Amino acid sequence: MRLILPLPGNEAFAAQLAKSGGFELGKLETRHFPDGESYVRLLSDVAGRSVDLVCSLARPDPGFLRLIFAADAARDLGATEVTLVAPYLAYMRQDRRFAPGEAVTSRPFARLISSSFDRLVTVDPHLHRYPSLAELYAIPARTLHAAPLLAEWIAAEIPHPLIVGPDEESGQWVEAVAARVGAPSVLLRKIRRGDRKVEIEVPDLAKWRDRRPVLIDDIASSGRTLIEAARQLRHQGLPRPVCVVVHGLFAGDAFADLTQISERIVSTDSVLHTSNAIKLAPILATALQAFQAGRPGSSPAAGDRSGEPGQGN
Ligand SMILES: O=P(O)(O)OC[C@H]1O[C@@H](O)[C@H](O)[C@@H]1O
Repeated sequence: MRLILPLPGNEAFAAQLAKSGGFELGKLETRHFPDGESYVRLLSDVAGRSVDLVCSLARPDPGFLRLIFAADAARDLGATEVTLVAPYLAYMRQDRRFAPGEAVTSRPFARLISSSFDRLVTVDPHLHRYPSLAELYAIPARTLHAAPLLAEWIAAEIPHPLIVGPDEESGQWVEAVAARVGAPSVLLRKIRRGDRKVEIEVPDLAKWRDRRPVLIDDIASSGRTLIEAARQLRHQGLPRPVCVVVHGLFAGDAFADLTQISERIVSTDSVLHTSNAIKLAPILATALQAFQAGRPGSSPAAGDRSGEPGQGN
């Protein structure tokens, strides 16, 4: 039976994952020494086991070393395979050098993960200039997609929706969701001027004024993309939008500011947040069960896609 080991902050998600998949839930201990260095101890026996370390990688820097140490300890103590289950995968947006001298952080981050784990499983990584995780990661990387779950939630909760993408790159989710919900869709156009500054152009939406706009995006970070899109929809006389995101990072005042202009905001539980309404554990459990049964899937075949917006978008 697989052993699920949560890194701090991922305990509830890991418990759901273990329950969904019928896996054993283990424990590890971490703390800091007085000098600030990390201490990691595996409290479950990993020898001869397939071990899944569960760690959402939102705001990864403070906890990253203990994750690498935990993976190393699992291998050292005889685990047959060590998988990283990261519902949110970090450092995907700095995928090119936008200004001279910048570190293209997606690459060294992928190298570090690849050297510590045997496999990676994640949900909707921000693939923009990389066509698939196989371009970046040297280990088998399985990508799962949340669009069917977003569609299920919208179909159950929002009558008469208009599915809206805030930029062209969100088109993949928008099309997949609109087709499943059986609703019309529209894509707006975004120009990013800075980390917290975006402009959104909107076509004439007068004919959709009787529908509830549902804004869909992969990531909400500063929230500016969704806030600006919502503002433009309101200018056009549409009702307050519902915002549905895969990864709700909601930096600083993003959530409070977006709340001012939205009817409702929901996210998947890839990043722990009060907006979590869509559970990912069942699809991740199915992916882990497939590994166990020797049907691992591969990252390109699992549907990795290009065309999503980058950090610069
Ligand atoms: O506008 P914020 O919330 O900062 O950033 C999120 C946006 O930036 C893009 O990379 C994402 O795909 C999303 O559209």
